[in-house]
This record gives sequence, C-alpha cells and structure tokens, in this order.
Amino acid sequence: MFTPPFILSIAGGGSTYTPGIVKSLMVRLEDFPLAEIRLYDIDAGRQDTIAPVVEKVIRDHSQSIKFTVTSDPEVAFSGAHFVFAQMRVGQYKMREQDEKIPLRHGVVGQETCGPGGLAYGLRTILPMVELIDMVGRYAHEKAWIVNYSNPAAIVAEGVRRLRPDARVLNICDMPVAAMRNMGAILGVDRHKLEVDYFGLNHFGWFTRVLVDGEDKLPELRRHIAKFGLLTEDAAKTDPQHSDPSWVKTWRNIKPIMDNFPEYLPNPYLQYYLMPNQIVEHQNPDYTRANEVMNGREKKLFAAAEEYKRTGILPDAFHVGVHGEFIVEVARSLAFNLRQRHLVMVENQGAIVNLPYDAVVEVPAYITSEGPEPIRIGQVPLFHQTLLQQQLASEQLLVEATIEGSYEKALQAFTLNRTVPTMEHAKAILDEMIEANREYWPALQQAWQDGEAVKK
Ligand SMILES: NC(=O)c1ccc[n+]([C@@H]2O[C@H](COP(=O)([O-])OP(=O)(O)OC[C@H]3O[C@@H](n4cnc5c(N)ncnc54)[C@H](O)[C@@H]3O)[C@@H](O)[C@H]2O)c1
Ligand SMILES: O=P(O)(O)OC[C@H]1O[C@H](O[C@H]2[C@H](O)[C@@H](O)[C@@H](O)O[C@@H]2CO)[C@H](O)[C@@H](O)[C@@H]1O
Ligand SMILES: [Mn+2]
Repeated sequence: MFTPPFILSIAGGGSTYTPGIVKSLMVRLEDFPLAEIRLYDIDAGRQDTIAPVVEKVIRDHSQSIKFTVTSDPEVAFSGAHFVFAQMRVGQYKMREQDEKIPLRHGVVGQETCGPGGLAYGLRTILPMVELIDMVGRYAHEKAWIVNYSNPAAIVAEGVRRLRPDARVLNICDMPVAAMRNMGAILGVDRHKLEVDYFGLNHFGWFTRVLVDGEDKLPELRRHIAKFGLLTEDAAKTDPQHSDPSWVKTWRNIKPIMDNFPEYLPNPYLQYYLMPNQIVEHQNPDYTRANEVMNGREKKLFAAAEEYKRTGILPDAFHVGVHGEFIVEVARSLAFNLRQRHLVMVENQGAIVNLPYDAVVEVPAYITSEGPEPIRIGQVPLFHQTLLQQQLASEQLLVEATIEGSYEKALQAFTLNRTVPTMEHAKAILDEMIEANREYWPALQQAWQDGEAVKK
C-alpha cells in the first residue's frame, strides 16, 4: 500500500468520460486524496480540447492539485500510483464501422457484442499491453491500473494471457447502472443493495438482490413484467440514458424475463438472445456511434468551445455511476477496504462448472492486492452453455490476435451467438480486415486451397 496523496493518470484523457470521472474524484477528495491528476492520450488535439473543462472541474474544488496534460508516457506515468484506463482504440470512426459492417449483413452491430466487439478486441489488446508495459516502466512498482477500456472481457483475457502478473483490475459499470435502476424501482439507494451475480462481462445474470437481508428479486420481477428495468417515468431512473436506444435496452429486460424469469439478465444479453429483433430496430445508416457523436461528444466539445470563448462552463457532462464506481473501486484498492464489488477476475473455481482460468464477472472483495472472488458454485446448464460458447468465441479472438491467425478469428466470429452462419462470419470478417488495416495485427491463413501453408 502507498500513502496518500496519490498521483493518478488517466489513459485516454481525451475521452468524453474524463470530466465526469474527474468530477467524481473531486467529490471524494477527502476519502481519496490526490496530489496530481495527469491526462495521457495519443490524440493530443482531442485531449487539449477537453483539458480546460477538466481543469475547471479540478479548480472548482482544489487549487493545490497539480494538473498535467501530455502525450509523453514518461511524463504521464512516472511515479503514478493509479492509472485509470479508458482508451477507445480507433475512436468513434472505428466504432461506427464495428456497428455498420455486421448490420450490412443482417447481423447485430454493437460496440462490445458480436462481430463489432470482436473487431474492437483485435484493435485493443496490443495497445493495452503496451500501456501496461509503459506503466510498468515508469509508475510506482505497486501501481494499479483500473481499466474501463472495452471490450473489457476480451481485453481482460488478452492481458491475462500476455501479462499475467500485471496489476490490472478490469471493471464495467453496466451492473452498477442496473443496480441504480433497481434501487430507483425499489425506492432505495443502490449502495443499500447486495447482489449475487455470475457471468462474463456484458454476459451475466443477477441471481439475488438483497436489501437489509431480504431478497427483492420477486418485487423486481413484478415491476419488470410491466415496465422493464426502468421506473414508469424512464427519464427519472436514468437521466443519462434518455436516448431511445438505451430506453429500449432497459425495456428489453422484460421480454427476456418473460421467458426466463428466474434471474435478472445483464441488458447486453438482448444482443445474444433476441438478435433478429435488435437488427430489425437498428438503422444501418445511423447507429449508436452516430447517436454518441451527435449527442455526448458534440455537447462536450461545444461546451469546451463556449468555455474558451466566455469563461463560463455550460452543463455539458453527466456525473453518474460511471465515475462514482471507478473511484469506489480505486479507494478499496488504495486502502484495502475489502469492499464488495462486481468486477472481472480469473475464475479460480468461483464458478465450479466454468474453466478455472476463465475471466468471469462476479462479486469480489477488493483488497490492496486485488480482487478476491466470492464462491458462486454450480451455475445451471442453460447459463453454463451460453457462457461456454461466448467464452470460447472471446478466447479464440484473443488467440487470433496473439498468433496472427485468420482461422482462429473466423472461428471466433462463427462461434459467436449473434452470427447465424459460417458464411456470415467470413463475409463480415473479410470486410472488417479491410476496414481495420491501420489497427489489427496481420491475420495469416494457415491453410490455403486445402493445403497447409508452409512457413
Ligand atoms: N467498461 C465499461 O463499462 C465502460 C463504460 C463506459 C465506457 N467504456 C469505455 O471507455 C472508453 C472511452 O469511451 P468514450 O466513449 O469516452 O471514447 P472516446 O473516443 O471519447 O475517448 C477515448 C480516448 O482514448 C484515446 N485513445 C485511443 N487509443 C489510445 C491509446 N493507445 N493510448 C491512449 N489513448 C488512446 C482516444 O484518442 C480518445 O481520446 C471506451 O473504451 C469505452 O468503450 C467502458
Ligand atoms: O453507447 P454509449 O457509448 O453511451 O455506452 C456504452 C457503454 O454502456 C455501458 O455503460 C454505461 C452505463 O451503463 C451507464 O450507467 C452510464 O454510466 O453510461 C455508460 C455509458 O453509456 C457499458 O457498461 C459500457 O461498457 C459501454 O461502453
Ligand atoms: Mn461495460
């Protein structure tokens, strides 16, 4: 453990989430004291646009915290105690491709699920390893990287294989966001909930939702059967997610639970369990990437511009569970609080009927040496089978990245539940190879015309 105040670096400093995360840090300054905040990004222009907004957020709370903005890894990470990673490799222009290419083939087009998530994984694993190595070179020897960079399941598996000893904790705010909505429905703050949950990232189920020791899942089931995982007035539950695609996502918990009422699914399961319906409702010319570029990103950039012109910062970003959660996790790491959070962690027997070395998402106690997962036991055959298939798809994608294997990438795409046939998988993969030339490692075919290719 190291003593506060801490040096904290944010990798992906130009992210639309940076001001919100920094605001969350400022609100918790007494509990998580900071000496310096550093922004690091490979796109200096984007980061410079957002930096004055971030600086204003800091100065509204503290005059003493040093603020540094850089594209130099040595400056960014020297002596750092914490690194929050939130890189979007290829930025929104590549997210748009991840979503639109599969849709042209009638397949789900999504940032982290299906072929889009696999493509994003092929772009992100190696830059993440590069980040780990830079942090290893310059930062405090016990520094923690808390990673939000997506696709988190694939990134976590890539890191587990390539840098098994790295102090990286991979997290996702989706379960916390679901708990916030549960809390709103039940009329309690999300911190009052203690949940049981098992799965992979963006692929799991809540099995119990306790408030003061009483399981509230029956009450939630009755509510969800009418409204999905939203209050009657959706905007009140989730002001950030008033975009139509998110409202639909929360409502889709209802059809899933109408069929499988036992557990409450992660909203991302809609892409695997009802892909046809999702594709029918997706506009192939205007996907979530466009919604975000014309919404969250545009609003933030416009506010930065107005702040530069007038010195007045308009209300331009949301401080929600996303920022709160990463700060809560970092505090637990920093002070060995052993708080219980849902995070990604190597299974190590927590889910008895999944592989020992699978990266799973389960509740864990967060200590200064990392997460200690709770024991889940056996999961039912239906869920185990879905999980195994998704895990295999993600693991093959990681192997494809490491080995530069075209065949393994094709297997990963073919095995994914969102992809109906081998032909769809190949057509999408081949188009994605073209679109990702700048980002993916080269994928070689080991077989051609029925013959093994001699190396
Ligand atoms: N795990 C979760 O639950 C969760 C929740 C929200 C967002 N996210 C992820 O957070 C990230 C940021 O999202 P956003 O919508 O704000 O994206 P964004 O494009 O606004 O920001 C990402 C930033 O990362 C930078 N970047 C790209 N490659 C980099 C590299 N190799 N090194 C340093 N910086 C690099 C980009 O230049 C960009 O400024 C994404 O990966 C997103 O998927 C994850
Ligand atoms: O489509 P986007 O870019 O708006 O969101 C994609 C991310 O969605 C999840 O995170 C949500 C979170 O659930 C919500 O509460 C709030 O904090 O906003 C986040 C972003 O909208 C998901 O967990 C992430 O992995 C996705 O990147
Ligand atoms: Mn997530």
